[in-house]
Amino acid sequence: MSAVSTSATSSAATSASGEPLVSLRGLSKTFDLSPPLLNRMIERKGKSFLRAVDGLDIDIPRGKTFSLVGESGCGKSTVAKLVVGLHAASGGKIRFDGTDLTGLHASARGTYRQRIQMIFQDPYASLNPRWRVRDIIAEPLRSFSITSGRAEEQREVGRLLEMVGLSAQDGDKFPHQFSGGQRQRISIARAISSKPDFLVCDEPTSALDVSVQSQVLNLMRDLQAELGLTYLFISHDLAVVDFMSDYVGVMYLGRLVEAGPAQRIFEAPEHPYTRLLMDTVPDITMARRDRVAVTGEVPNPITPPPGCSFNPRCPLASDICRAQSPDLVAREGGTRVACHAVTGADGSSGRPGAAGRAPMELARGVA
Ligand SMILES: Nc1ncnc2c1ncn2[C@@H]1O[C@H](COP(=O)(O)OP(=O)(O)OP(=O)(O)O)[C@@H](O)[C@H]1O
Repeated sequence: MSAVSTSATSSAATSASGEPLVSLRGLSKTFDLSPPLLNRMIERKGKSFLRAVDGLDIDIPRGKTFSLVGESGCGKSTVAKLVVGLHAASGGKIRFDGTDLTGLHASARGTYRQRIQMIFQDPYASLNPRWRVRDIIAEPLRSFSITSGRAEEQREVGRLLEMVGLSAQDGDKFPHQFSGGQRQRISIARAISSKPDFLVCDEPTSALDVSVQSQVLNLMRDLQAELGLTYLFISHDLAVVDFMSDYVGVMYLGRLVEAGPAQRIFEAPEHPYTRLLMDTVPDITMARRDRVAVTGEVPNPITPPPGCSFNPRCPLASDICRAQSPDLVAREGGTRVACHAVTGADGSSGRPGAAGRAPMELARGVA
């Protein structure tokens, strides 16, 4: 397990107390996929487990956006659900504003439920179709006793609708009377109604048309600046991540392979997987580099390969990569990278620091 902190993020922006708002340490989630005991006895099979998240270390400074990227199934949504308490962690800690949430009894989590809110991918599924928009937004106001009395509640709902670019009168309507982008605005109004500090945004724009995506992303950035919000942003769309992020963590099969300041990662990615991912995006600062498509399949997470999980697809893989899982190692520019070839643990002299480096030649026939 790689337990080296990706504290590229922690030095940059912290509160007056010097602490990042959110710190994940060794966060892990294993799903037990075993069939019932009787079936296992009949089929003479053992238990089977899927390690969806494996020892994740992340710091998210206040008022900043940390994005998790990676291919489908790498564990991004599981991290989101762990952070908001929809999954219980199998190991590790989630510290929020100095408190370890994993050690808290459910009854003591109330305050944190108010301070940590989630925006889901699908605005169609996340809004109750039978409720008027005003009741959808008022519900957190009531449950967290944020407003007192009906008149104040209605004023607050109107104010929130206007903040997200809708009108107070839209509160009378039902969700089906709105477009996808407008529904996501309603989801955002509901999410900020409890006056949270931290929003976990799981693919918030991927169900929207491209033209609408940028409007919603701009709204999220404006609200972040206005309300001082901190975001954990989950996306597989690198162009969106490039637009939104202060920090990026690249995940592969439940682990971080590279993390650090977004600008650095987009301009000079070091891990072969990050570089392959970047090559799939036409317009991100990578135009000058040779392009190599991400090919090959992500291995079955129930039976991951020994050593580095990326080794079967990696053009730089050597013996050590097939035997030993790499730890995250600090690199120039505040990033951390888990790759034997980059850090030189494979017996090579390692790759030079990203700055001023010539484009890395990657084998074109990535298996
Ligand atoms: N409740 C669950 N029970 C069993 N396995 C699960 C569960 N939730 C997720 N998984 C598995 O955990 C792994 C990580 O899934 P997760 O949804 O977190 O990935 P992701 O990166 O968010 O992918 P996507 O972008 O497709 O949502 C996958 O192999 C998935 O099948």
